[in-house]
Order: sequence, then structure tokens, then C-alpha cells
Amino acid sequence: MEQQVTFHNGNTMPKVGLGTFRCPEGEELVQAVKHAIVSGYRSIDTARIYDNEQSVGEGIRQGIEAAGIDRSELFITTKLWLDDFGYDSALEAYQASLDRLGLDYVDLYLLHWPGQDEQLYLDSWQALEKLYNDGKVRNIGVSNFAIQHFERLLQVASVKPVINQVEFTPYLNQKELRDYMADKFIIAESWSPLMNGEILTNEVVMNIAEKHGKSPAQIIVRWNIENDVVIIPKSVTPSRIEENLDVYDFELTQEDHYELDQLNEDRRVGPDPAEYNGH
Ligand SMILES: NC(=O)C1=CN([C@@H]2O[C@H](COP(=O)(O)OP(=O)(O)OC[C@H]3O[C@@H](n4cnc5c(N)ncnc54)[C@H](OP(=O)(O)O)[C@@H]3O)[C@@H](O)[C@H]2O)C=CC1
Ligand SMILES: O=C(O)C(=O)[C@@H](O)[C@H](O)C(=O)CO
Repeated sequence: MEQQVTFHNGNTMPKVGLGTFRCPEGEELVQAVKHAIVSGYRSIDTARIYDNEQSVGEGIRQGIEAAGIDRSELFITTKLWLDDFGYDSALEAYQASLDRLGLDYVDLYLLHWPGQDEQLYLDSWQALEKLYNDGKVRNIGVSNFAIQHFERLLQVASVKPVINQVEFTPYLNQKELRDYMADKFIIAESWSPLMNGEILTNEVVMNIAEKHGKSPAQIIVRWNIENDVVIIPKSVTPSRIEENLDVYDFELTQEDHYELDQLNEDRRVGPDPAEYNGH
């Protein structure tokens, strides 16, 4: 199976990356990012609101050196938090993220949530378009956008988002949103894909894992990528970091997919984008 997705602009992104939410600045995170890169990860996801961009940057530098690779082989994502929304503040926030990361560009910059002020996310998107058109960021996208947010954004956008990072789990399969995005060639990316561990003890997931001789987490990663969804499971545990990327030697059956699809109950673990304003 191909290990990268291709965006509508022709750029590519690894299907599996490392998440870093709830990882504070510090040596544990530096070592996790470094270990991920040495283990073969090429994609790392962070955000201004995680307050960890400095350690992610340090992990990237150490990982690049230890793995003997070039920065250009990595795909780094960070995100614009709601407090920084607005045209000028978005441009400033991007530079501040780069400074903390110690990078001169990121591969993907996302509007983190739509928030509740339509004009503000449209203004912020214009700033991301400027960064993109000026060659300061490789790709721009959104996170937590529902269909109604896309309908508004796409009326005025001159650059279409390449990706939408949303909650996507067997309990919340986002079928309508994914079909809408597929129609517009916008890639889906899942956050909290392991439901912070909750989904790993689901009986259906555990049975499929046993049948394939794989772990429940590997079943979830595989279910994501076989659904064309980019996935960024978070772990600071070296063996789990390796395990979550070791998914290219088996395939789920049609029956596995059917059983996993039956788990949908449109249940979120995170906030609802229709209501969330960052607090
Ligand atoms: N755009 C958005 O609004 C959001 C984006 N995100 C992004 O998505 C990423 C992933 O989501 P997140 O909320 O962190 O949660 P995940 O669903 O990825 O779950 C992470 C938890 O699962 C554990 N874990 C990881 N791998 C395994 C494994 N193989 N076996 C057993 N347990 C495992 C981790 O433990 P341990 O670390 O101890 O190994 C951690 O406790 C975030 O880190 C962030 O980058 C998340 C939420 C919202
Ligand atoms: O993790 C993220 O990327 C989020 O946006 C959310 O989890 C948010 O920061 C939050 O804490 C919601 O309660």
C-alpha cells in the first residue's frame, strides 16, 4: 500500500504521523519525536495551543541528525489557535510558531477550529492563503470544519484547503462529511483516533486484532488508512510509537470493515465544532 496521500495541489503527506497533544515541553517529548523519526515516522503534528513547539522542534533536530535525513524529508504540521484569529494576528502567530519550532517553514498550517465568528475564520484563512502564495508554508488546511463551515469558506477562498483534521473513530465515522470532502478532493485526517485508549478495549476491535495477530491500535491505524484517512496517534512510549507505524504488512477484510462500521453511534469524545469557541 502507498504510504503517502496526495493532495489536490500535488503535494504529498505520510498517512501515519505522530500526535503530540497533552505532551508538555520537556525531555520526554523531545525523545518521543526523535524516536519516531529514527523509527521511520516522517510526519509530526503539533499546535500553538499544545505549548510544546520548542520541544517538538528540538526532537526534530535530534531526529534528523540521528536518522541521517534531511529536513525536506519531514512533514511538520502546526495550527493557528482561535486567540490568534484575524488577518494580521494570524501572520504574526505563524512566524511565532516557526520561531518556537526553530524551522523556516512548516509543511502544513491549519485553522485549528472554525470557532463561532464566521468573519474571523474567513479573515484568518486569507492570511493562510497569503502565507501559501508567498511560499512561506507548503500546504494550508483546516481542522474541525463541518460541512456548513466549508460551504462558507469555499464561497470566498482562492486556495482550497488540502485537508480537514477532525475527530474520526469507529464510534464517530463522519460518513457525510467524508463523502462531502472526497467530492471536493479534500483529504480527511483523524484526531484522537485511539480515543485516548478507549477504543482499544472494544471487543470487536480486540477480536479483529487477535485474528490478524496485530494489536488493537494497529487495527485502528489500518482502518483509518484503508478509509483514506490520515492518522496521527499520539504516544510517548517507544514501543507504541513503533507499533503504530508497523501497519503495512496486513489488510483488513471486507467483513472487518463491516463490523467496524457497525460500531458507529455518532458519539464524540471531543468538543462539537458547531459550539466550540476554544473554552
Ligand atoms: N485538531 C484537533 O482539534 C485535535 C488534534 N489532536 C491531534 O491528534 C493527536 C492524537 O490524539 P490524542 O488526543 O493525543 O489521542 P490518541 O487517540 O492518539 O490516544 C493517545 C493515547 O493512547 C495511548 N497509546 C498510543 N498508542 C498506543 C498503543 N499502541 N497501545 C496502547 N495505547 C496507546 C497513548 O499513551 P502513551 O503516550 O502513554 O503511550 C495516549 O494515552 C493529538 O496528539 C494531536 O496531535 C487531538 C485532539 C484534537
Ligand atoms: O487537542 C486539540 O488539538 C484541541 O483542539 C482540543 O483538544 C482542545 O485543545 C481542547 O482541549 C478541547 O477540550
